[in-house]
Amino acid sequence: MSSGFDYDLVIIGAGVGGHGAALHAAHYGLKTAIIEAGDMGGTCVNRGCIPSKALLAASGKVRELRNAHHLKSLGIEIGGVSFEREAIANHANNLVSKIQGDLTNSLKRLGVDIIRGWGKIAGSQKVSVMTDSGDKTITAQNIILSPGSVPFVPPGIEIDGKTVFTSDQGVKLESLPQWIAIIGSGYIGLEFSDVYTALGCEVTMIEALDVLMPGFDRDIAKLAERVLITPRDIETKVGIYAKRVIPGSPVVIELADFQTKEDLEVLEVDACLVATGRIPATKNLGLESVGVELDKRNFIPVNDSMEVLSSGELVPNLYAIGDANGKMMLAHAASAQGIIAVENILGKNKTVDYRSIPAAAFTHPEVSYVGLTETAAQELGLAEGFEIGTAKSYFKGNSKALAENEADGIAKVIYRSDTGEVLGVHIFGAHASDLIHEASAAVANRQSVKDLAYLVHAHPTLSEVLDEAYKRAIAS
Ligand SMILES: Cc1cc2nc3c(=O)[nH]c(=O)nc-3n(C[C@H](O)[C@H](O)[C@H](O)COP(=O)(O)OP(=O)(O)OC[C@H]3O[C@@H](n4cnc5c(N)ncnc54)[C@H](O)[C@@H]3O)c2cc1C
Ligand SMILES: NC(=O)c1ccc[n+]([C@@H]2O[C@H](COP(=O)([O-])OP(=O)(O)OC[C@H]3O[C@@H](n4cnc5c(N)ncnc54)[C@H](O)[C@@H]3O)[C@@H](O)[C@H]2O)c1
Repeated sequence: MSSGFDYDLVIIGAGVGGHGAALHAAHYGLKTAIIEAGDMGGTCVNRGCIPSKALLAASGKVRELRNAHHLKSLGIEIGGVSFEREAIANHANNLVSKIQGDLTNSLKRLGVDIIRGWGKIAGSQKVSVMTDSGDKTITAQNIILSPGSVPFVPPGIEIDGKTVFTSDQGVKLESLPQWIAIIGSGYIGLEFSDVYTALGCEVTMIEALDVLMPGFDRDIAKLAERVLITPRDIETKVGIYAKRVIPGSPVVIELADFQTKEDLEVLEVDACLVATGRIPATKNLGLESVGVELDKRNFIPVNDSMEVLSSGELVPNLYAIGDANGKMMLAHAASAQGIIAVENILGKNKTVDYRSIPAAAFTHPEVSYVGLTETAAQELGLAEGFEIGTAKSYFKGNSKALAENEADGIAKVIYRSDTGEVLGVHIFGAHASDLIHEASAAVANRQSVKDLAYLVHAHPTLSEVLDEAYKRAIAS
């Protein structure tokens, strides 16, 4: 594509964002290099999506097979179910190695140069890399930054990696503490509480805000709490934060009221998982050499074309994708942003449609959503002058869910009352992470419940839950 540069494109960070961008660029014939200082595949492959889903898969089976009541209702009786912690941990570790290898090979196959070392911007269209064999500078027509994120550890919490740890260590499942405190009831807190309770640990979940799962739609969070938290060995402390956490045996946790900051009680537990969000890994990237300042939360400012901004102005030939720009901290969002960045490099004007990107928590059962929550849709309606409608349908009215005896679940559709356009869909129930994609396509195409209600779904399938919700929307 370009001449006079070492590469058409240099990407800093080989997580899923950088990988997605590199594959797309190589496919279009761009001479591409990717720089990685740590593990190929970044957070998702090594410390995130992949190992956590392997743990959820194995522990989910244990939960299912130990649920004698559920099995009996299907006419099945089995003897005792046992598992080996180490073997489950190995399943996760082996999957990480396999996917890391596949990802690296996919880059090599397409001719992407992999450079190991710390990459930094060294001025316009220039990158320096600190490698084991010394520093080198390379030039590139375009640069994409994809340095990702790291766990956020609130002040007062000390991590030793053994008794007090983040998901970075948690995914290794090096122990199964009898009693574990989990700080945070977001994605990581929920998924790990699912793993730990399935494997017989007692959990105390501590959430600073005044509700559990504050990021989820309220109707969904309420039902999820009734199924995922209340009947399990989980004690909850809401509106409370961990002021101090001291590792050791026992782990000492000083709790305080989040509003008043008044000291409440001291817990002594066997271990503590800190799942209080993630922060961008944007230090020491050389951004000052091109006049870029991070925003207040240390994210790299970008527009919807993934172009980096400096005081609101475009910085030529520089893009930032993935967790580091803070738009949507999800693996598939990172790679989608990588593809959009490359499309713009290729001169096609494209932007990311965040509203149609789905998300899921892989608990048993799962939670998923796409688009706006009811509260956000109401706010948009007020600002733009339209009313919103909501329609709900329940897994307990779905034949397939009843056949499986998996009837805990709900689908909720939020739409514009005037046009019927779908603004958001939220699902809690079996296979919610797969069911959401039909809704995601509807949001992407700005479809109306007035049309969606006439699509024919196979019977009996769980996807009829959405069919029913769309039909209820036009009936109301
Ligand atoms: C426990 C857990 C479970 C998760 N589960 C899911 C899930 O199920 N689904 C989902 O969608 N998302 C999930 N996520 C989120 C997902 O992992 C992230 O959104 C995703 O990894 C972001 O990708 P990225 O490419 O932006 O950054 P990262 O994956 O963090 O990759 C960035 C890479 O850049 C490298 N790097 C940084 N700076 C430099 C530099 N200067 N030079 C060279 N290399 C550098 C880092 O070493 C790293 O390898 C999970 C996260 C966690 C922690
Ligand atoms: N299935 C998935 O897609 C998946 C799974 C895991 C992680 N992730 C990604 O990783 C990111 C990080 O996950 P996470 O669960 O750590 O963050 P999160 O933002 O989802 O949840 C963090 C929770 O911790 C609470 N909190 C923060 N500080 C606290 C304190 N001092 N005391 C008590 N509670 C406190 C917050 O109120 C919030 O509810 C997510 O935003 C998500 O993007 C995605």
